[in-house]
Amino acid sequence: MSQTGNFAIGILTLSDKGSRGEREDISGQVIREMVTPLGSIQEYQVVADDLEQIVATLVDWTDAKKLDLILTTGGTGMSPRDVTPEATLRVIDWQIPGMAEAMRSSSMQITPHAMLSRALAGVRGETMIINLPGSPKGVRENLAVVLPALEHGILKLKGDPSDCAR
Ligand SMILES: Nc1ncnc2c1ncn2[C@@H]1O[C@H](COP(=O)(O)OP(=O)(O)OP(=O)(O)O)[C@@H](O)[C@H]1O
Ligand SMILES: Nc1nc2c(c(=O)[nH]1)N[C@H]1C(S)=C(S)[C@@H](COP(=O)(O)O)O[C@H]1N2
Repeated sequence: MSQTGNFAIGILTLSDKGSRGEREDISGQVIREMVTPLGSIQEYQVVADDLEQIVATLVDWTDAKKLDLILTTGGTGMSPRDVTPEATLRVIDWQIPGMAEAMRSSSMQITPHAMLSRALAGVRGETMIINLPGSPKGVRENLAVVLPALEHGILKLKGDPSDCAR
C-alpha cells in the first residue's frame, strides 16, 4: 500500500494552446508545488481539449501506471471545446461529490465565475481523479480546499482499516 508522502501522482494539463506550445504551463507547475509533500510526480502531460485523448491518458495512468492520484487542470468550463468533466465521467467508477461541492462552494466566496466550473472528482480502481480549473489562480484556490483531505481519502481507498475519528 502506498504510504503518506509516497503517493504516485499524475498531472494532466488540458489546454489547446499549451499542447501547441503556445502557452507555458504555469497551472501544472502550481499543482506540482502544492502536492510535493504528498508524493512524487510520475506522469505529466499537456494534452489538447480532445475527449478521446483525455480518456486514453486517464485510462493509461490508472490501469497501467497505477497512479494513486491524478490532478487535471483546464477544460472544466463553458467553452465549446471544454470536455474534461465528460472525459472524467467516462472513466470513473464513482464520484466523490463532496470534493467538487467543497471546491465550488469555497470558490464562490472568491468569484461568481466559480459556478461555471463543472469540475468533478471521482475514483477509478484505486486511483483518485480530481478536476481543477485552468487558470493558475483557479488551481491554487481549488486545490487548497481539497488538499487536507487527500491523504486520508487515498489511504481509505486502498483499504486502510484505521479509525476515521479524530
Ligand atoms: N495551463 C495553463 N498555464 C497558465 N495559464 C493558463 C493555463 N490554462 C489556462 N490559463 C490561463 O487561464 C485563462 C483561462 O483558462 P481557459 O482554459 O479558459 O483558457 P483557454 O485560452 O481557453 O485555453 P486553451 O485554448 O489553451 O484550451 C487563460 O486565458 C490563461 O490566461
Ligand atoms: N477558486 C476559483 N475558482 C474558479 C476560478 C477562479 O479564478 N478561482 N475561475 C473560474 C472560471 S473564470 C472558469 S471559466 C471556470 C472553469 O475554468 P476552466 O474552463 O479553465 O477549467 O473555473 C472557475 N473557477
